Amino acid sequence: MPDLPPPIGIDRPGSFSRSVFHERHPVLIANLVGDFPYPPRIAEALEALLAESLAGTVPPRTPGGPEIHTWHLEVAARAGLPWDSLPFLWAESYFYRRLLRAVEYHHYDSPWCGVDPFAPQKHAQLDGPELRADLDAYAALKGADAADRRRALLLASLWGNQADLGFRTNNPGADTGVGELLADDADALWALAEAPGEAPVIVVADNAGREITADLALVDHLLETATGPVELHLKPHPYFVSDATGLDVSDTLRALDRDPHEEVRDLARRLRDAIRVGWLRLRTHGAYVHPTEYRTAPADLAEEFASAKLVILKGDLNYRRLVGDREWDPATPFAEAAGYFPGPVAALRTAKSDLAVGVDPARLAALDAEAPDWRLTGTRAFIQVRP
Ligand SMILES: O=P(O)(O)OC[C@H]1O[C@](O)(CO)[C@@H](O)[C@@H]1O
Repeated sequence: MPDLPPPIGIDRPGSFSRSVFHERHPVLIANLVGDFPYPPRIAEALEALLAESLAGTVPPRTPGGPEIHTWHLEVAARAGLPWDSLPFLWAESYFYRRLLRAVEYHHYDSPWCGVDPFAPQKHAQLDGPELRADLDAYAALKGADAADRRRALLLASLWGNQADLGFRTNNPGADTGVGELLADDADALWALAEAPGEAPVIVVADNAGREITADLALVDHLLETATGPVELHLKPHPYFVSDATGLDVSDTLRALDRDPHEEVRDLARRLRDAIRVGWLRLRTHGAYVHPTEYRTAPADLAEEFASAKLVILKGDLNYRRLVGDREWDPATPFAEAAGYFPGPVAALRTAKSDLAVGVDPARLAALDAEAPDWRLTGTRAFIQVRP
């Protein structure tokens, strides 16, 4: 493996990654305890997890749940370390594993088994005015010029990533307008996605709510134009607040069914039909909730990536996994940072963490001067492709 920059940590005072633990997570835990009438044992477990993650060490016991062997190894390698010394990506992923443990998500003998702790927040977005406006805009695309429509669907999926609920936990007023595109490899993306051949296009989803709705509209377009099937890869269980699971897709399709616009109801019908005939495949893999980068993806998932026509990775967390959640020089070409990926790959990401690669050096200097927090606000986005 080539020399890689060091992982982004959570130890630096004033850093964004540290603020996720020290500012965002306390709000997140308070929201959970407010959203559900959890009994004392669950509320206490959540508070204890929060306290441990702010000032404690990693206990030796592996938190139960699926993929236990992977987690045995991961935890054994970090047991006894202060949370502060952990890499950001590992620490966040472990935090959500522990959170699911605290709310007894995988306990078959608990009435809280299978209760998505983030469902109230996800459902609020499905019923919210912003999604309403998104669907009005979708319906208004009817009759648009084909190239304009395709561009609009791609941008909606890209900027839909701004709407992630973790990002909004302590940033509820985040600007939801469209911002600046710092890289635009859209032509390369379409050339790969629409190339002849029966290999699938894989879309690795990110968040439920507005983002998965826009992703489903993009998937519908791919189903229309691609010459092979489309796979939508989802999380196997709740994760990072709003990450989309199979249940979220089903909830979203139901929400689309209720829409006043015929175009939107037709979208839901086409997607269901495509799932039924196997043209659209919903898929998941345990690796999507591992605390690791795609560089070390399990062989079976790497093979799936390798045999796809194109893998489209949505969102900031997938981006962190793709290029590595590391202290990259932002001028590093995307093709270099993602060069190891087993097949053609595209990232659609709004910037919501310190990581950046593939930024034009001249623009970078200006950005750092005019908007020093540009990496964190979700107002700058990337469409980056490595063929
Ligand atoms: O939903 P996305 O785009 O993957 O982003 C998740 C974001 O939430 C955070 O994990 C913070 O909670 C960021 O680090 C990350 O960028």
